[in-house]
Amino acid sequence: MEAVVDATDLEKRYGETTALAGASLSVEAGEVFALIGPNGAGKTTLVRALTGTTDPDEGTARILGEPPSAVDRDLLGVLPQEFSPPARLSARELLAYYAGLYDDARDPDNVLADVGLVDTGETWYEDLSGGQQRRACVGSALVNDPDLLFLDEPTTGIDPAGRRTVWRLIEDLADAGTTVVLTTHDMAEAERLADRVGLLADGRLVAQGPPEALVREHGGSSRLTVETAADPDAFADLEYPVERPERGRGRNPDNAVVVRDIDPAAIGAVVDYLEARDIEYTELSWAEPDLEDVYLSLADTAERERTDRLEGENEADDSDLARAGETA
Ligand SMILES: Nc1ncnc2c1ncn2[C@@H]1O[C@H](COP(=O)(O)OP(=O)(O)OP(=O)(O)O)[C@@H](O)[C@H]1O
Repeated sequence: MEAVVDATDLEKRYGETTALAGASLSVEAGEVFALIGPNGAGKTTLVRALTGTTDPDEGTARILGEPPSAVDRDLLGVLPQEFSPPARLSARELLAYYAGLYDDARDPDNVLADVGLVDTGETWYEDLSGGQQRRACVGSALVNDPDLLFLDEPTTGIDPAGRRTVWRLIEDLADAGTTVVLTTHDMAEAERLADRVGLLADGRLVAQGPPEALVREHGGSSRLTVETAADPDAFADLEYPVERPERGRGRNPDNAVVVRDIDPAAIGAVVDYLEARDIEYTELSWAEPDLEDVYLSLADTAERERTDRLEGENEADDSDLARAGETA
């Protein structure tokens, strides 16, 4: 069966900026696929190329078996990252307005309930809070009960309870067979919702897979973080690998020593070790690796590779200039 979303080697440049540098992905019917990646990685550009709102310079994209611009809009729901609906419509009128654009739409009141806006249904869009506005926008992408739904940062600005409302909504849609492609900076959101996650860095999908597989492959080992000013050498006799993370890297506090590969049952032995040697510490916390570790590790690697590549290009330019100078 043909994939619902199928993109091969998409490239997109804006002047000197390369937004997509050969992105390929395939999403099956009923899957929830989450795109994660740093600011400027190309997530929105990829969504735009897949929904037909921008044309790639190279590569091909097909959704629901058609080129994006040829797809029946009744089958497609799109929530762009930036979306400014008419401000002087109430939330209910707004959903009714968008529902009116389709031959066969859902009852706007049901959509209003789905996104948790029944109590504010009569409030003008411009008077809704930022999070309520975002919920109304999510609702507007659902009015046609789409087969394929693109959500570009659906929960940005929505409070934790509202975020869970939107998550449950996406889960229900996926259970009913809707294919969902979303972008997010919220790793808990990606981990909870996505069947597969794609990490985009520098215009390329550098890793794709189910969250648990990505965590196994790239998440590293469990860690016990000891908040202490002590030198890692003070931990030399401990039977586990110990490191002091570079400041500002990863998710560790500034003054911390991290004990790797340690089972929670062994934490007591570490406490005994610290106390026996009078090593002062303020806090101990143990964590298994999760998607945030995958993100930090892969995005960091991609950023280093990008810096190396740019330095390589600059050196090549400099030597070209030097050669040109010699022959002039
Ligand atoms: N219309 C445009 N004109 C010029 N440059 C653009 C345009 N759209 C995107 N870009 C550039 O392309 C790159 C990728 O942008 P994009 O919005 O796709 O990133 P993103 O991963 O969605 O980022 P964010 O997480 O911040 O939303 C960025 O460097 C951006 O400045």
